[in-house]
Amino acid sequence: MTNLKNHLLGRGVFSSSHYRKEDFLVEYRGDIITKEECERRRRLYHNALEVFLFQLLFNGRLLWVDAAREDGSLGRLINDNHINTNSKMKIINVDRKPYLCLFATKDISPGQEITYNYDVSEWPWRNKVTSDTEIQTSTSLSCAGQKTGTQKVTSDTEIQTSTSLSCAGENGGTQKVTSDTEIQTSTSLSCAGENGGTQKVTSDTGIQTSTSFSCAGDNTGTQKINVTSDTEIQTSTSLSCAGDNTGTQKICKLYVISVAVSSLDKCASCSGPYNAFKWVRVKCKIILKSSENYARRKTKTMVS
Ligand SMILES: C[S@@+](CC[C@H](N)C(=O)[O-])C[C@H]1O[C@@H](n2cnc3c(N)ncnc32)[C@H](O)[C@@H]1O
Repeated sequence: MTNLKNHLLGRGVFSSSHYRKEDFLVEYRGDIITKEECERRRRLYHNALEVFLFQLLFNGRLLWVDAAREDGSLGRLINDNHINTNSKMKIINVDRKPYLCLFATKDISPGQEITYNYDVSEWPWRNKVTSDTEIQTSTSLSCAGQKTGTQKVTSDTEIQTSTSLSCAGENGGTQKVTSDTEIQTSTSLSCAGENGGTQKVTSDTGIQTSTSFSCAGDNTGTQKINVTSDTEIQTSTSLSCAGDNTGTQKICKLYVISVAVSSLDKCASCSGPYNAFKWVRVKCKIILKSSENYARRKTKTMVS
């Protein structure tokens, strides 16, 4: 087996001979540590090293194999593949100690990359682009004589936003943004003189809602709603009511794009590692907007 470099995945391990299904391939070598020690190391480690902490359940006990140290072994360099993999990690009990060993799940030819399924579905590289059916935003608005609009933004991924606007003679509006994921924002808008209004609301659940709204003389209204939550979704919607006060309906297909960014820098004062950031962006064909930034930690787990 050899270790080669790939510009997307970093290093990887490639077979240099034939392996048959169920052959032993390589050991995932590292220190066997307890939860307390794992937590201590996590605090010390740079985020990029967390992936090397392999969690396993052995004889009813949670343990970790820490392969963060560059020790020249190949097991720690094998990349994840959750779709089409050719090997599987198993816990082998030798003298009542666990050993993580990789076995071929199919015949492997020379030159093929060895991969296995890391098992947790949220590794950042797995969801760089998710399907366009994940979020659907449906918007309807009708501005009748008195310029009243109602808007509903509904997504199939846990966020429901219901907004009602009314632009009466004095161009005042009321807006409610309600979600079923702990987000409740109640705001009111008023568009005086030039019929323009801008609003920013920060809720005590760490969510920021920024709304800008303008009602021009010709009854054209533009509304933008950015809902930033720790549930990865940002919604940006624009509505327009033409001169004849007719409502416009738009169905936006949004694409969730997330990228994990881990800094190689250390803190200047304590030399400790920084948290990795995960950037989440929502993009739609009609509107491009929004970004969210949060850190997330995951480990891979095996059960013996
Ligand atoms: C256990 S290491 C594997 C060896 C790693 N490629 C290296 O160069 O050290 C896991 C890291 O490899 C990368 N990786 C593994 N599988 C990947 C995949 N399918 N796509 C992109 N990156 C992957 C990620 O950066 C991950 O944090």
